[in-house]
Amino acid sequence: MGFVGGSQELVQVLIVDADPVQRRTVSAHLVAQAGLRFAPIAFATKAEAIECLAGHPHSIIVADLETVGGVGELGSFSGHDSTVIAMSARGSVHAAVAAMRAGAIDFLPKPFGAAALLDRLDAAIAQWPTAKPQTAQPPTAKPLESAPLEPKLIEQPQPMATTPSMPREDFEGFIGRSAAMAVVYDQISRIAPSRAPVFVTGESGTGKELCAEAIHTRSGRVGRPFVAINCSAIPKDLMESEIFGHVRGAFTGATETRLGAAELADGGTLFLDEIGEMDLGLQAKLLRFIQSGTVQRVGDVTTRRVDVRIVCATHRDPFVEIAAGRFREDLFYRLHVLPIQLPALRERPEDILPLASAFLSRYTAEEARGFRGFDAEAASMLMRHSWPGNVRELQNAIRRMVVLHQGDEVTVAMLPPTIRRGAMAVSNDFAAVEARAATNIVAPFWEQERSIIECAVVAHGGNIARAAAALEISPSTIYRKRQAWLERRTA
Ligand SMILES: Nc1ncnc2c1ncn2[C@@H]1O[C@H](COP(=O)(O)OP(=O)(O)OP(=O)(O)O)[C@@H](O)[C@H]1O
Repeated sequence: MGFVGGSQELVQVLIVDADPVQRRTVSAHLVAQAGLRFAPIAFATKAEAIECLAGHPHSIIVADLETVGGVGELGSFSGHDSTVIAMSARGSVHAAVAAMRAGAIDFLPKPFGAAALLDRLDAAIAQWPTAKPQTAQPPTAKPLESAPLEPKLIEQPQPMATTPSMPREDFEGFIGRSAAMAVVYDQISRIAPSRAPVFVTGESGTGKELCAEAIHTRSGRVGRPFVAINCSAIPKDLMESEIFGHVRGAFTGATETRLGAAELADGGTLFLDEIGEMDLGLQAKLLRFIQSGTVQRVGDVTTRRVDVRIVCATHRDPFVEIAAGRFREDLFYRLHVLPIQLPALRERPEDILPLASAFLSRYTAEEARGFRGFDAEAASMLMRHSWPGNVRELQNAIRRMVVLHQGDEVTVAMLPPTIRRGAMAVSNDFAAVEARAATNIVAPFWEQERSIIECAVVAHGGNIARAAAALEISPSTIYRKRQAWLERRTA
């Protein structure tokens, strides 16, 4: 089944579970197994789900009894013309009867697999009066905590090239409603109005520049310049003049006086990207600039006062850089007043599909293609990739795919080989887990761990060292565990 179905309508499913793994698993079941029949949004608390219900009546709520505070709390979902399916790890006939007496239409004992979940959802829909509206509405709310996997972004059929539907943003250019990004949006909103420097860290491609722009947009400086300088892209001997400017004749080739980024940003924001790459001598000059609020153009004797808000970023660990003597500690503490850490994409897998869908819409429109979504297998492969290059890697992968292919739905064969290879390394194991989940059988932890490790060893051609590196464990852990499994078998 396709990820976007022209005739089918989306049913909003609100998952309420305090356990992030459960939230992710249930959402992934719905997206990967049911195409675009269901639009899952996950919540860690009952209160958040109820807040969302106000804007999305006629939803199905899959509520964990322990999270919502017991069967007595199920009644709080009533009044929105919604349907409740209760779930619980303490599944018993007694709990099921109590939940259904309290208004739930069905009960799922945990753990359950995708098949059991889809059965219950289909049964719930079958009981709806035919007049009941079922279509999920486009989201209206501001970013909510932990709202993952939102295939709604690609639900609109797009008459390409004429009226492209532009992807929705969740916050100032950012897409992603994971709890980790909600924290970032909150931090940006709170620190933006201040004049104090901001220090953004995060792996390459996590959106550090986007973050700097969002800070500028949300500050009182919007409408004034935002000037970005990438300290790793400019030759060392030109860097000082790029930041502070120069006067005519200051050095060979300085045929005219030129303003630097600091003066150009006067009244606005100066973004110093990859500050970790800045030469130590220039770091001293930057420190003087921050302390005095004045710049001195190269070759000039006078100083000029400028009013800039500094946002800087690095993909390196600043503490490691300080310890190695590559970053001045005094400068660091001047800049590290308001820190923001951007999470890697693999730490917020619920953002992968909404980002992929948004990029697909954008590039489909730009390249006048007809893509409307991902098929279930391609969506699941995107979810399984570890995205070492973060959002930039995902963006480039989708762009490349759109340029090179035509079609209605993105299939696995269209995805770049790097993504297919990455996902293959875990696919055997993933398939085994999916099969187990479908039959409701959960294997013991040691058995699952063994399957992950052996799968990695096979994927790396039997090379223990490489498998261990891929799993981010030591080779001795693999040897030790293998010995333990052997002893278990012979016991
Ligand atoms: N959450 C997001 N939503 C939408 N687009 C994003 C998001 N995060 C990053 N991007 C996009 O990904 C690309 C890379 O982001 P950006 O340049 O801000 O990353 P970066 O962390 O500064 O990378 P680097 O360290 O390599 O300079 C940009 O095109 C940006 O617009």
